[in-house]
Amino acid sequence: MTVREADRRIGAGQVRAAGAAAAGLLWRSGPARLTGLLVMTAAAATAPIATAWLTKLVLDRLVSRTGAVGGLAVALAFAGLAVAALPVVAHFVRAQIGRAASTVATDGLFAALGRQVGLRTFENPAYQDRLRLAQESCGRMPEIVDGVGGTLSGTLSLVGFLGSLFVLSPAMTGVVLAAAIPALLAELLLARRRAAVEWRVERFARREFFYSQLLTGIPAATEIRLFGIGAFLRARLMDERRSANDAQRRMDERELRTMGGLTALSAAVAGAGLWWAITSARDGSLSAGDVSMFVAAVAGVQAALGTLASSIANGQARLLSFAHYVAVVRAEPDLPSGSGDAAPALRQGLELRDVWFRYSDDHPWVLRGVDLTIPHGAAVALVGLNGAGKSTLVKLLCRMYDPTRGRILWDGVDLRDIPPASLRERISAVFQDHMNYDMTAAENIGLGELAAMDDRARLVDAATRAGAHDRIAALPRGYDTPLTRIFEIGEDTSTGVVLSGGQWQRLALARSLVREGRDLMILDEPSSGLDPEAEHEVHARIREHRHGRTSLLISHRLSAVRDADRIAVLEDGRVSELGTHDSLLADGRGYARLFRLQADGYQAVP
Ligand SMILES: Nc1ncnc2c1ncn2[C@@H]1O[C@H](COP(=O)(O)OP(=O)(O)OP(=O)(O)O)[C@@H](O)[C@H]1O
Repeated sequence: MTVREADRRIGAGQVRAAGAAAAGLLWRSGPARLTGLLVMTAAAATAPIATAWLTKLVLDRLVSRTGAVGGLAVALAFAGLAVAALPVVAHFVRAQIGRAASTVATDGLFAALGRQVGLRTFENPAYQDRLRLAQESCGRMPEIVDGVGGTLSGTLSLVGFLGSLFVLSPAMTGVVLAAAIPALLAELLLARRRAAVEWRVERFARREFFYSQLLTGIPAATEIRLFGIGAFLRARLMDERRSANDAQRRMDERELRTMGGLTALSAAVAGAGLWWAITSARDGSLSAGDVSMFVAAVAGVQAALGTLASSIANGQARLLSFAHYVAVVRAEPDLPSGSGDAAPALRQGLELRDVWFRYSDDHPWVLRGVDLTIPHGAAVALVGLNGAGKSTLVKLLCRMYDPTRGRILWDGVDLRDIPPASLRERISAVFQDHMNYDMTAAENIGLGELAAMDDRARLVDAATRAGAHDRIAALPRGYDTPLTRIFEIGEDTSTGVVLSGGQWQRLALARSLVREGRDLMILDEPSSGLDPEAEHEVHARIREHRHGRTSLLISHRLSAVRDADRIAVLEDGRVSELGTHDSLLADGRGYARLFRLQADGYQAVP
């Protein structure tokens, strides 16, 4: 079995745990309402039994013309009222409980997501499938409530009507039960299969979602039109949809066959029972009231069994889905949270010692024994060809992953011993694949330091240092301009503004600069989308900012790294060259070759 298949399996123990977790969650989201619902459900389930008995008594008294029927008629009217009214009120309360439980579950899910402090688990496709099912489960809490209510009401009706039937004919009770038990077992089996199909279909659904996002989203719209790939993507989307449909159709066919046979069996049992009751009444061994009771009891038992079977089956199917929720909520953090103290202020520096890394056991090695020191107060640059592992190394420094082998030391302390949140508190970064948030300009900067979100002066200062202030100030609502055309922000219904790639990059830089006083500044390709003038200007500012601070700059533009205190070249997963710009040029190896290549490129321009 591959690791992924193991990740995907849901065992009986997990379903039991899911049942307990669902019960706890329902209780927590409103104990009084839940108790009220259970009481109402029990009353609604017993009312039809009372009605059947009262009808029998009334009929017997009417036929034999003995005894008063006035009181019975009033009782019948109340039972009828209960039969009609209770389900309506219960439906209302059930919806309230369902919504409250969904809210608690959703909150729990996102809190659990926050505990996955690294990226390894998060990037696992099985985890992503599970996450989507878990999210869906949050919205389907009302169905679990229905399952609980249906099981309780089905059980009570079944016991009540079976008892009534038993009084009239123990033999018929046995026959009805014998016909019903296979139906119950079949429903349970089908529920398991349905859940398995749902799980399998999830992979298709996620891929379909991916294609639909591409086709309906703005980011891919230009390429889709230029390359004319809309029909190609639509065909892929439809393939996924068809695969999901096929799996679901096969399941529906199986259900149809099973349930068709079981319905015929139920009808045959009911018909035989009716024939027996009517002939017995003609012989005088049953009264007219008994026949009415018998008919009500057989119908009641079959209806109760139907309710019970489908409630248990649906409840079980929902629990199987809910098991994914429980698995996500209880998943261990993917990184040990570090038994040590919070990261101390950096005094000596960071040291990578024989660091090896691969994204998973199935992936090739990206880093193969990196040794590198980033001394406190030094500006270090990292260069290398595409795919050399520079961004990977950055993610290790931020502890998005732990090294597969080797250690990264923060003033001599292994990063594994430092709680990730406290480590990240000490780092500021511009990532190569930075985010563009569909929020206002001010929020796009303030997200770098929540404490500064309402401090306009700090935001303006960061934007100025990143060379973004003039552009933001010229926006229709300045820093409060929404940088999105996807949705309205707050009360603002005006259309937002779309920035260019380079302008977004400056905002990402401002977001990292607003994070003042951090011990380590990481700049991963902070200027790749800028025009030459802006690039020159931004690098001059970065140089100024890096002076005397510990920083790591990654750039393919070698002129931008030339004044770093030390430059490391990453090649074949190791640091192949290390020195200052001048010493590396003097060495005449890879760095010197690349630098001359770039410089010649510029000089070749007439
Ligand atoms: N999340 C991931 N899962 C699996 N492999 C990955 C992941 N991210 C990167 N890789 C692989 O790791 C290798 C190094 O990628 P990385 O992004 O670190 O290179 P880089 O030196 O930053 O490249 P570039 O100069 O193009 O930005 C690549 O082969 C890439 O395919």
